[in-house]
Amino acid sequence: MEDVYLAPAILATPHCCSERIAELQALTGLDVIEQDAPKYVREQRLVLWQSPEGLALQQTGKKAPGPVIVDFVGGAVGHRRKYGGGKSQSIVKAVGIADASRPLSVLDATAGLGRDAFVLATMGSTVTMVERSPIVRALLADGLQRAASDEDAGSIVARMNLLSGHAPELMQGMIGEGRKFDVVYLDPMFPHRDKAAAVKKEMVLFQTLLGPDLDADDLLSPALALAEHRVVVKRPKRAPDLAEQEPGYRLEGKSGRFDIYPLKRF
Ligand SMILES: C[S@@+](CC[C@H](N)C(=O)[O-])C[C@H]1O[C@@H](n2cnc3c(N)ncnc32)[C@H](O)[C@@H]1O
Repeated sequence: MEDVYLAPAILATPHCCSERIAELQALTGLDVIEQDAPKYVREQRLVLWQSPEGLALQQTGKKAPGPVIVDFVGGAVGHRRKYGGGKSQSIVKAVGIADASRPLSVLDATAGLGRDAFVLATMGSTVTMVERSPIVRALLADGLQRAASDEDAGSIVARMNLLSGHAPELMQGMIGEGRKFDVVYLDPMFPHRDKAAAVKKEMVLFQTLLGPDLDADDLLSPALALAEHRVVVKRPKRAPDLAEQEPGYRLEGKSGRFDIYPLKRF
């Protein structure tokens, strides 16, 4: 699949109030287009819009996939929260939650839509998340806010804290302050070329919105300095090692793997 860049914009729909549009504009810096704007303005765009279910990112056009909304209450993530495999989940094993006798502090330096962070928070970890894309951050913040008032998900998202910025810089600042996290977790975007890796609509949309994280290698060195016990890197199956640094060991899955850089035993 070729990476195509589609100019994103906020779509003002009749049921969304002007205060929310102004808030989204301040958060993302995007232009606003009206729903009745000429077709050439609306076609082939990525639009951020306030749907009744939550803040949504969607590609316009008849064949485009449905909206991406962060939902920690229902949907696939909510289902996984209720019926997921607990300690047997590969991310949980990779981070070492099963080995530790206490809840862990995790820095998720590439938060995205917060799915991985939510799984870790469900297992009791406190997760500090960093996301540099204002659009992705707005989607994630919206999901966290809606989940906060849910009876089950509320106590989980209370353990998740979202920071904005460029993760290597933020990590350097934290190192300077003498801070440590048990685990630093990294899942940068990789340039997907094969269909199997691009099946998830979120990932297709992410590729369109963000492209690959070409500076991903810069994440590893500060992560290794900030983590007390290990750094975990999520990679597609055949991707090269991050920063060409071989991990201590790998947990291989069907479509991807976790590279683990162990530092100190739990
Ligand atoms: C593949 S997605 C992460 C998906 C995430 N693990 C999840 O479960 O939803 C990668 C995200 O990391 C963010 N990112 C990449 N490099 C970053 C950096 N240096 N600082 C902050 N965010 C970064 C990207 O903007 C993107 O949203």
